[in-house]
Amino acid sequence: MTTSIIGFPRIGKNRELKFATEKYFKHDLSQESLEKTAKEIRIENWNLQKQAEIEYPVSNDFSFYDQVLDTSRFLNAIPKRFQDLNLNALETYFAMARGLQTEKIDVKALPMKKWFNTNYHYIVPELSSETQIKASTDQILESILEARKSGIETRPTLVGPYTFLKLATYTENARPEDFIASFQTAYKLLLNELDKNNVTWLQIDEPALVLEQNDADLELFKTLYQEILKEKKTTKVLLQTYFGDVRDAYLTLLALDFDGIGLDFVEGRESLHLIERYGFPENKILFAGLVNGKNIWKNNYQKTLDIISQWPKNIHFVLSTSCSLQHVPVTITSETQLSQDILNHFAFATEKLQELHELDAIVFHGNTAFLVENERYFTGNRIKKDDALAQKIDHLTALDFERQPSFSKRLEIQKEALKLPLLPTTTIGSFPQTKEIRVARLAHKKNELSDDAYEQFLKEKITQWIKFQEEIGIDVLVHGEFERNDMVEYFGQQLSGYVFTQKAWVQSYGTRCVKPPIVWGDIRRPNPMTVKWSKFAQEQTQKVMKGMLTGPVTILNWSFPREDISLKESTLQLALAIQEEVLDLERAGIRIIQIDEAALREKLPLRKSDWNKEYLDWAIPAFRLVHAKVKAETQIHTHMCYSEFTDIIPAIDAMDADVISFEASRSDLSILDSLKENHFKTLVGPGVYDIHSPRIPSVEEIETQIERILEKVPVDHVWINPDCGLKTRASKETKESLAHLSEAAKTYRKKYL
Ligand SMILES: CN1c2c(nc(N)[nH]c2=O)NC[C@@H]1CNc1ccc(C(=O)N[C@@H](CCC(=O)N[C@@H](CCC(=O)N[C@@H](CCC(=O)O)C(=O)O)C(=O)O)C(=O)O)cc1
Ligand SMILES: N[C@@H](CCS)C(=O)O
Ligand SMILES: [Zn+2]
Repeated sequence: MTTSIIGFPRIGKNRELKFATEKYFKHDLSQESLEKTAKEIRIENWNLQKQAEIEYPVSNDFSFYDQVLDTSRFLNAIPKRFQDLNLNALETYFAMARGLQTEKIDVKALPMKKWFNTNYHYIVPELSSETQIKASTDQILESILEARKSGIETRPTLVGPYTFLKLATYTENARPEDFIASFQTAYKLLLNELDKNNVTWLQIDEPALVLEQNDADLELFKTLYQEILKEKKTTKVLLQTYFGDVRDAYLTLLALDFDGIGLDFVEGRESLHLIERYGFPENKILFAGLVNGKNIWKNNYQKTLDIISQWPKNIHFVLSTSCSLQHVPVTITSETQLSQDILNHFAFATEKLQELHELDAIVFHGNTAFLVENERYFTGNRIKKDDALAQKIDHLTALDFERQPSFSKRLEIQKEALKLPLLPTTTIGSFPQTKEIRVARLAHKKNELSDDAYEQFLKEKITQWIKFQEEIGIDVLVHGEFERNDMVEYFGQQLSGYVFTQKAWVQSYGTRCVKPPIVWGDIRRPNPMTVKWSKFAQEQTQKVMKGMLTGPVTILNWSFPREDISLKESTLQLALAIQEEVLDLERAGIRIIQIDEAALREKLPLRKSDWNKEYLDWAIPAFRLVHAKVKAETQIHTHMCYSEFTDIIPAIDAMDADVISFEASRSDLSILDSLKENHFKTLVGPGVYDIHSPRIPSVEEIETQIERILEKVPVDHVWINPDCGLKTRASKETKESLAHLSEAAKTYRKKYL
């Protein structure tokens, strides 16, 4: 074996899985047909890997929703309230992912969180004293046998026990230690079954090892694996890590009886150093993550060879990707609108298989032709540098990052200017992106709907939803973001320096995908991007209309960034572009402007010691730069979702926004204590219901959430809003939910009069 990957996108080349699953959710497709689509995708993926001469394509990397949820199912870590529904296995699985509300059933989804430093979201496992861990190996074995029927021998993968225990939430006094023995038994049983089925390799993913590890963490890891590995007979075990280096755990890993260890040489800055310093045992195989699994730029073969050349000579290694390829689109061959000159610089998942094949030829067979060909893309100037922009950034001073007057003075001025009631209600920006809207946008894109007709259509939607917000008494209105395909791609398409794709979809969570735009060069804003729509919307109402922008950190984090300049540099370019937009909105009469930084935490280094110098020290100022020049009476909102925020609360306060809305309801408002402890100054809307589930919250349920918020946050600091935008929801459930939200806020408001 000389080449390998960690996982392949499972959405299908044309998002076949998304469309089939969503039809199944609507009862328009049978479970059998859904499974047929899934099987076709798996076979296609294995064939692609086989064509690239990967000896062991990966199996069990396919998932109907999420790989962590699959591991919960493997371990039978299914909370009792879901087991009690007495649904079939797939229905139970989807109930855990999405919640379920019928005439007789009403159960909330499990929380969803960001998967390490990616824009992928996993379903948080829940372990309680009632959880009966018991391995269910059927799904893993079935996929191995399915591949065998096509003549393909695969390497199954699953999330490891250590990462699972680290990501889980614990209820009813359960603790990680309570599950050590049962997890050992489960993974041993799996090893045993694989052995009986003559499987050569098992890949166990332990990305949690790239986080900071203390002695107790390492002890837990060791205890788990010393026992599991006792079950090893002929099936070999690859311990796979990614998203960073394992500097704290390296020696522990070497001392255990793994046959292969997967290290990340792209994001793992210390990986090379670890190997140089401590060596790598001759009796193990190094699965070397050299091809970037997260970005779409071609691999620079010479740089890869330079890394390899620094390893001790006796290392037995396999060329691999830095992480699963689920984080990049399937193939560049679907791109019909980008010039070949541009596409030549990219490698999506399928092309990365080819890169591994070529690297194999260079490294193991001395084929230099591929090396020469590859060098062409890394010599000369790919783009013309914007010197004026570079100078503008160089000349920024501390004053450019400091809004005046101070927060407390602004608060008073804004109270007077906006005259909002206590516990003001608002939403996060988007309203349902219905089939009707998507079809109209597609027709416009294909020139089947004229500019005028499309604009008229969008204006009608905006007007209808303004009327609805007024009817139910929302205080600060939004226009609904109907003109946007996505909160990042929309901006990428209007900024110079970006290129964008047609079909380069990447899974974000469940059936939802994103098409990250690509930063190709220096970024400028040629024209206003949102002003026309916000101005139109404000003209339709006497109430305050909130302008809606995406912030620079989030735009960059949800784009494929350049690798030839720093993230900081691209973010500052974006910050200047968004600053121009903010000031144009203000000039157009928009009095509240929300600048979403949903992804602020995403690129926070996974190791806490790197947080400030490598990220927060420039990410927070970049946000401040965007709004520093607005008038005191203009209220700046921001919004964040799907991350763990409790540990960066002071940094969030330092963004110096006037109001922030958080995703907090699905994670049970756990953020509130941290707000209180840190004397959080920014006004806050912690999100009173979860928008990622189709269930409609009752008025009483929302009142309970408000009650809980008011126990921890002063009433005049609280905003009432859903926890994220409503684009993924249907219109009917959105309207009912918002009516309940408004009613609950009014009830509470009265209590304080
Ligand atoms: C807030 N979130 C976002 C994240 N990242 C982003 N880049 N954007 C986000 O909003 N990360 C964290 C969270 C959670 N994530 C998501 C991610 C994605 C969605 C979502 O609803 N995605 C849509 C696709 C959105 C889009 O780009 N739509 C386009 C294209 C629509 C389309 O598929 N058209 C079809 C034809 C029409 C049809 O038949 O329906 C086609 O082109 O073939 C658009 O609207 O124009 C998804 O469907 O997955 C939500 C939350
Ligand atoms: N304004 C965006 C934020 C999502 S994180 C929306 O409402 O969809
Ligand atoms: Zn959000």
